[in-house]
Formats: sequence, C-alpha cells, structure tokens
Amino acid sequence: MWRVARSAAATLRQSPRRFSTAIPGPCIVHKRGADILHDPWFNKDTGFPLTERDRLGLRGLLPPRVISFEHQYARFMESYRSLEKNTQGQHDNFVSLAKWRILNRLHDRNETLYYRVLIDNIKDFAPIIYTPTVGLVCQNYSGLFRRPRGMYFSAKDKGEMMSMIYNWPAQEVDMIVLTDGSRILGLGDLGVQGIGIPIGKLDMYVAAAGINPQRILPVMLDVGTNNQRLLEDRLYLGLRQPRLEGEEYLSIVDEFMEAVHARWPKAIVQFEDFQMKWAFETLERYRKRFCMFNDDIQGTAGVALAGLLGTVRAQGQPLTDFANQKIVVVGAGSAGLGVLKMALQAVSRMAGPEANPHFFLLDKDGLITKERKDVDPGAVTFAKTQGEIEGLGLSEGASLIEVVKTVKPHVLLGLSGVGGVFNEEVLKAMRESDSTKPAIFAMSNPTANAECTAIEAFKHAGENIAFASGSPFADVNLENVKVGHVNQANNMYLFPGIGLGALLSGSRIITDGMLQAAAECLASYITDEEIQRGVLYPSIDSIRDITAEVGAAVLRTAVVEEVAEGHGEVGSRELSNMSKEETLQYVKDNMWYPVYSPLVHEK
Ligand SMILES: NC(=O)C1=CN([C@@H]2O[C@H](COP(=O)(O)OP(=O)(O)OC[C@H]3O[C@@H](n4cnc5c(N)ncnc54)[C@H](O)[C@@H]3O)[C@@H](O)[C@H]2O)C=CC1
Ligand SMILES: CC(=O)C(=O)O
Ligand SMILES: [Mg+2]
Repeated sequence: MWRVARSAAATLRQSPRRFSTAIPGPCIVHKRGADILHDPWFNKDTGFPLTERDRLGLRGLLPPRVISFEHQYARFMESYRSLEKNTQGQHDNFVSLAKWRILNRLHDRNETLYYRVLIDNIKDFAPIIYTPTVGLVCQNYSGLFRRPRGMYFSAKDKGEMMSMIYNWPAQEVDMIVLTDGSRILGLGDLGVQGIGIPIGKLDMYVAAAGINPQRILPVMLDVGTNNQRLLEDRLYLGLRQPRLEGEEYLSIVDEFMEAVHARWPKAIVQFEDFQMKWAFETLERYRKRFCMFNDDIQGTAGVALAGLLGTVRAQGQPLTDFANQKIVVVGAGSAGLGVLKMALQAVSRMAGPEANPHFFLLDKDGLITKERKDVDPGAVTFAKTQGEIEGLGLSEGASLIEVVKTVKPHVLLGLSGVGGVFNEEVLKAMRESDSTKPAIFAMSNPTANAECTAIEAFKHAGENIAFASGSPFADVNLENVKVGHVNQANNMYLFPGIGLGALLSGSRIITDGMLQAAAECLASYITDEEIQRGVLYPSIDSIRDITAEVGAAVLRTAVVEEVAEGHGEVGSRELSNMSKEETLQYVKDNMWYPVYSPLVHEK
C-alpha cells in the first residue's frame, strides 16, 4: 500500500548525523613504496603517519611533515574556492570544466579525500561530477582524457571478454554501471565518450549508497558510433565504425554479461543510457537471469511516480486520486514509457485493473493514437483510441499546445530530450489546468535540454505550480518575497538505494516489487508541511539518509518475496529475522565512509 504517513526517514532527518565513523579496521595492501603513492585507492599523500611510512617503504618519498586528513581537506576546499573566485565572469562551460578538472585530479590521486569532499559538499559537487557537467565532459571526453578509469570492451574484443575481465585489479566487484554510449543524457550518440556517465553514476553510488569505491566498475561497451562528427574526429578514442546492430550487437552484450557473472556472480549491473530499442530488449533479456536493472526505464519511473504522488498530496487529495489525474507525458522513449508503465501499475493497484487512467503520450510526431501506423510496441498501451479523443476534438499527431489546451492536465511531464519544448504558449496554457496545483516536470538532461527552465515555468504557468527538473536549477524569487521551490526529479534519488538494497539482499534478480518499494519509500519521505511549500523531493544534502531508507525498503521486499539469499556472512534467515529498524541499521552499518585506514602490507 502507498504510505502517506510521515515516514521514519522524515523523523531521522531531523537529527542529521554521519554514519559509522568508528576507528577503521586495517586495510591489506599488496604493494609497497612508490606504487602505493600512485594508487588512488590507498594513497594518503602527505597524510601517511611516520610509522606507516617506515612499514611501507615510503620514508623519503614524501616531504617530512605529516598533514592531517582535516588539514588536507581544508587545503583542497581552499583551492576549490579560489578557483571559483578566479573564474568569476568566465564562460559557464569553461568554469564547469575547470571545476570538473580539479575534482578529477583529486579522484585520480586520492580517492579517500575525494569521496569525503564529495559527500560533505554533495549539493555543490553533484552538478559537476553528475548532471549537468558530466554531459559536457562526455562531449569533450577524447580531448579531456588523461588517465583511464573503468573498463572498455569493444566489438574487437569478441571472444576475449572472459579473460579480459580478469584484467580488472580488484578481487571483488559489487556494482557495475554499463553503457554503450548510444543515448547519453539528451545529447544523443556519444560513442566511447559516454564512459563519463557510468563514472558519474558510480560516484553517486559511493557518495549516496556508501558502496566501497574499490568494488565499483564503470564499463563502456564500444560497439561503434553512428555519430558522424565523432567518426571524423581525429582525436576520437573509440572504434571508428558504425554501430553493430541485431544479433551481432546482442552477442557482444551477452558475452560481457556472461564474463562479468563468471568472475563476480553476485555483481549488480545497472544499464544506463542505452538507446530505447536496446534498453527495453536487454532489460527483458537479462532481468530474469542476472541481478540487473535499467536505470532510465526503472529508476526514472520510480522517481517520477514518487513526485507525481506528491503532486496529488499538494492538491489536498488522497493518494487514490492519482487514478483521476490527467497526465501529459512528452517523450515516448525509454524514460517516458518507463514512467507511464509504472504509473499504470500504480493506478491498477489503487483503482483496480479495469481503471482507465487519463494518460496522454506524445513523441516528436505529436499525440500518439491507435491510428498511427508504426507505433512502438511499448507505446501501444498508451496510444489513444479514436473514441477516447474525438469527443475532445483531438486527433492523431495533435500538437503539444493543442493537447494541453484541450486536456487541461494536472501534470505536464517532459522526457523528450528537447530543450524549450515547453514554450511560453504551452506554459501559459497550463494556467487553465484543472488542478489546484498544476505540476510541471521538465525532466530532460542536461540543463540545456530541459523542456523549460524554472524561471520560465513560474513566470508563464503561474506562481502556484509545483516544479521539478532533471538537472538542478536555483529556486525562483517570486513576488512578495515568496520563493518558487525547485525540485530535482532525477533518478539519483533511487538508483543508489536500489543497488544497495539488492546487493545486501543477495538477491539474484531485481523484482518489480523491490522497485515499487523503492518508489513508495521515496514518496513517503516528504512531510505534509513540505508538500504545501511545493517540495516533492528531499534536498540532495540528505541523499545518504534517503538512500539508506530506500536500500532498506528494497532489502525488506526482497526478504518478503523470498528472493533474498543473504550477503557475506549474513544469510537469508538472519535477514528475515531483522525488524524494520534493524534492517535500516544493518544497511547503514554496511555503508562505506571515507576515512584513512591503517595500511598493512601483505605479499
Ligand atoms: N531526470 C531523470 O532522472 C532522467 C531524465 N532522462 C532524460 O530524458 C530524456 C529522454 O530520454 P530517453 O527516453 O531515454 O530518450 P529516447 O531517445 O528513448 O526518447 C526520446 C523521446 O522523445 C521524443 N521527442 C523527440 N523530440 C520531441 C519533441 N519535439 N516533442 C515531443 N517528443 C519528442 C522522441 O520521439 C522519443 O519518443 C533525455 O534527455 C534524458 O536525459 C532520462 C532518464 C532519467
Ligand atoms: C539522469 C539520467 O539517467 C539521464 O538523464 O539519462
Ligand atoms: Mg540515464
């Protein structure tokens, strides 16, 4: 059932605290001397205590003074703040890339310090290591490339992947984010340059879910690119050939999935930014065989649904009124269809399988109806029949403005990847919405691809709207010192918790029930008072708390559905004996937190 009550999460949030910072256990390292300094997993820079320098053969390789972790942290933040100051007034892209570079250099050198500054400053740094800047980084990746991160499997590696996977230096891997670079955010096919997305997503896994960075693996499957500009670019680092198609393509993905699971049978694979046809096909192909999910279809759906339920509460209606909401979705790709599928399941649960939800789906050719010749199989369920729309005066291919003016929707949700498609006329038409609190979700990334900006939404659609965007915008100053709250409707609120909960459950698959539990958990996180202020999603500052809650919800559902097999020394029986509170504590206790561990050398 959907919970409306104030959740344990909301209570917990009032007393923010760091997770487990007990004295860290020792960390075994198989290297000595300069090799350690060049390994970001173990490097402490000037922070190695003198006794450790002796033990590890580091004496003389560092300046003599030992600098504390806190001091190193302060020095980094000082350089970051002076970079901000010194680049004031410069072009936005220049500043964003400069910020990304300084963080990336730290990432390359000292992961413990990097993840601590990321966790503590997540609101400032997420827009750099994640959307929107990660999009710019991918676009410029071949030029920015200095050091490899993650693994690259290409079409030329066919037949070799089973042995290649052993080239990865870590003994254990828990979380993999995989892309083929074919639909990077709303930027299209970026080929091998799309590797920035798995890297950014996994940074969020470490920061939000406390996955140990030594156990993550970003992966690029390079099957070519259809991006002509990249094919002609001398600097392009990927295969210079058109994308593989059909069985040839699938055989590459199959081989990769087999190789990964041969080495790490319990690793979770998140599929990210695959073009629609492969997003759905690979999800169906692997979801019953491997512990995997597609973030753009399933993670996005849960986040959108949680926000949409918030908009029902914002109208002062019971959650069951969700079944009566008129929702216009612009974009019939993997994300848009994923959202509508999950919304349909929610309506069926609330109002019964016979319920007829009021969903309107548009793509680049306008309103999708049964009249259309080549409707994508995934969109058929949502294509309107003649009977449903003729009374409204709409027809096949109706434009967005026609649909909004006629339907007067409660919600206008964009997942089209097209910047500005919610233009002034469309936003003004939302003033006639049948909702007391019309909702506008411009979910496409990065910022330039958002269907509208926050300022445009409040200016044209009115101050009474609830607004959410996929990439962050600042809150908007309205008349009479009121503030238009900007929510970030991004799958980052769910994927880390889905991965963490699935990992700790030891489940071999990720079920619909586990995904639904994640969405319900997020939906119940917001208080009624927040909802009244237009807050539909929590602040990113509390993402570690939220992720722990989501992880626990996913884990409990895996136990209830009897798919949990346990993780490490905690078996399925112990998991099923845990109370709700104990499960949450168990999840938190398993979240990695960056502190310098004493290093112990072993041959
Ligand atoms: N906020 C979030 O958490 C997420 C946001 N996204 C964003 O959603 C966007 C779309 O992603 P996918 O669905 O995977 O892409 P996709 O390429 O599978 O689908 C795009 C859809 O938009 C439609 N479209 C294109 N131009 C249009 C126009 N002018 N008017 C109406 N529809 C139009 C296309 O016909 C297609 O149906 C991307 O920008 C992506 O960054 C995706 C996942 C999560
Ligand atoms: C957020 C995300 O997954 C996307 O824009 O594709
Ligand atoms: Mg994505």
